[in-house]
Amino acid sequence: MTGSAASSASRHPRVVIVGGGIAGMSAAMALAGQRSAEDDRPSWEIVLVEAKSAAGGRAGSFTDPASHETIDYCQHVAMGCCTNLLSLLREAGLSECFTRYDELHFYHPSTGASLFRANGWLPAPLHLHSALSGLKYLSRRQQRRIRGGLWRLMRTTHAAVSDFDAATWLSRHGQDAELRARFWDPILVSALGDVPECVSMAAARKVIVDGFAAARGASDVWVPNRTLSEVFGTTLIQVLKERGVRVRTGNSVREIRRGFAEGDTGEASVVLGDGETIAADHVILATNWRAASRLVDTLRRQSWPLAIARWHRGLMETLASIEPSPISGLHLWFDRPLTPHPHVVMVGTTAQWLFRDPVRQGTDPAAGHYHQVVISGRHPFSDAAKNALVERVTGELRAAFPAAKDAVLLHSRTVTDPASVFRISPDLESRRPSAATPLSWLHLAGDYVRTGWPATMEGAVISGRQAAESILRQSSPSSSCSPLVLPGLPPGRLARRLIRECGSTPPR
Ligand SMILES: Cc1cc2nc3c(=O)[nH]c(=O)nc-3n(C[C@H](O)[C@H](O)[C@H](O)COP(=O)(O)OP(=O)(O)OC[C@H]3O[C@@H](n4cnc5c(N)ncnc54)[C@H](O)[C@@H]3O)c2cc1C
Repeated sequence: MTGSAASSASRHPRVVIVGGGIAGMSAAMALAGQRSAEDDRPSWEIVLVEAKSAAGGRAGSFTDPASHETIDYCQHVAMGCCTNLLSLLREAGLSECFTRYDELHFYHPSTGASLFRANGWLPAPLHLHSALSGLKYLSRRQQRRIRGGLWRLMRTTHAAVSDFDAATWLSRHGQDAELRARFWDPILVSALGDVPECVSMAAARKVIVDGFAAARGASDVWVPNRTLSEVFGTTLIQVLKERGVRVRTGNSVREIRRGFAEGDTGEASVVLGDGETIAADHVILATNWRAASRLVDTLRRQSWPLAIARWHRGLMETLASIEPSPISGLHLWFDRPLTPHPHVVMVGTTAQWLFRDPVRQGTDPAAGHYHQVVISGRHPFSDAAKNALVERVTGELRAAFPAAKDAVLLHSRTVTDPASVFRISPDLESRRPSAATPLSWLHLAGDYVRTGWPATMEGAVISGRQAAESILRQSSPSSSCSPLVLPGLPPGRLARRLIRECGSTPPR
């Protein structure tokens, strides 16, 4: 417990969480679940401060002015290997808000549709053998070479690939441009938000090993069947309020304060835009990396010990060096449904994923049939006018699906967030900051924190739980608290023998 917290025996220590994205809400949920042994009351007084009028952060929605429908900025999907996100949803009673799919439909212009489905009885990683054979646009020879690349990857440790970008490693292991375009790039670009030239092979290995190879069910796709604003912005926030968390939306934090002279026991506080100050024993900074950089810069640094000043400088440099990657969501209303499949992975096209409306599911056909196309990273149409991109993609959809041939596009909206995710380069991977900081009262959360995950909802949930763990460690250093971060799915016996470091804790 901090000095100020210890001195105030009459109240529970206060935690202010800055940022109401998934990371901030995950931290709040983890701490709200802690009860005092003495009176069984919540151990912490928690205030969650969010700048926008609704929580959820990047996992949010907007109202389309033309259709008046609530639409997610961009379709989000999770995978079966996202154990922390799925447990958060379970704990909050929100599991029903996601639908699980154990098969994927792929489309390639050369052969049309293919089904990717893991074998129902073979153990991991052999369960993927037949799934790969199902991809008709890969010749037998290509499938053999991809299996060879997958085998090399499974037999290589995290450390052995961590200095490589994914493109270099793949080309050194026989994965040529055609194999990349038909197999590796579609998976890696949508999971990591950028092309293999720009992302670390360690992150790519994590996607392939944890997301596909290590355990049955890891590659299941979980798609929200409610809008993200309903799942996170309304329902999860309501659960937090019921657990005693005070939620302050529409309040931007402009400064974080605390005296830093050695031995200083002064309170920390956050200062809101209107000057209001909220005192805290612990502050969790749970914003994206750019807002974190601005707020970390507001810390008053006089009289800091050298080690802390050095940490601060390093953190500021790391945050400034994080490069953003864009993701575009093309929201398309057609006069008919384009495909019977709930979602299709599109290979060899500008479109990367097509989703049929998972929320309304065509309940109001008069409004048109909503579809969303997702494109991660930069692409040849990145700098073109929005309608050129829409034209290109609708042309691809008409060519891909028989039902779409004569479909009329009624309305469209393109939303691109240029900083959707961070670029997980080999250089960044080793420098990502940890949740605990040398300032005992300050903790970091957010998908950019060192979780071993790329920028994902899972990474955000883990980072929030890490920040909560960091507080618990500070408050009772002698007692060992049970870990809040869950391990990944337990790998099968064969996977543990075949995959190096399978089931070991991800690097922190
Ligand atoms: C287009 C797009 C598609 C994506 N697709 C997927 C996907 O399919 N699957 C997946 O797992 N992930 C996906 N992601 C990534 C995922 O959304 C993020 O990794 C995750 O939501 C990050 O959560 P966070 O809490 O770390 O950060 P954020 O969501 O950025 O939350 C930070 C919060 O802090 C608030 N804030 C900032 N400054 C202040 C301040 N000064 N005071 C108070 N509050 C402040 C912000 O308003 C925001 O609400 C996608 C992201 C985007 C943008």
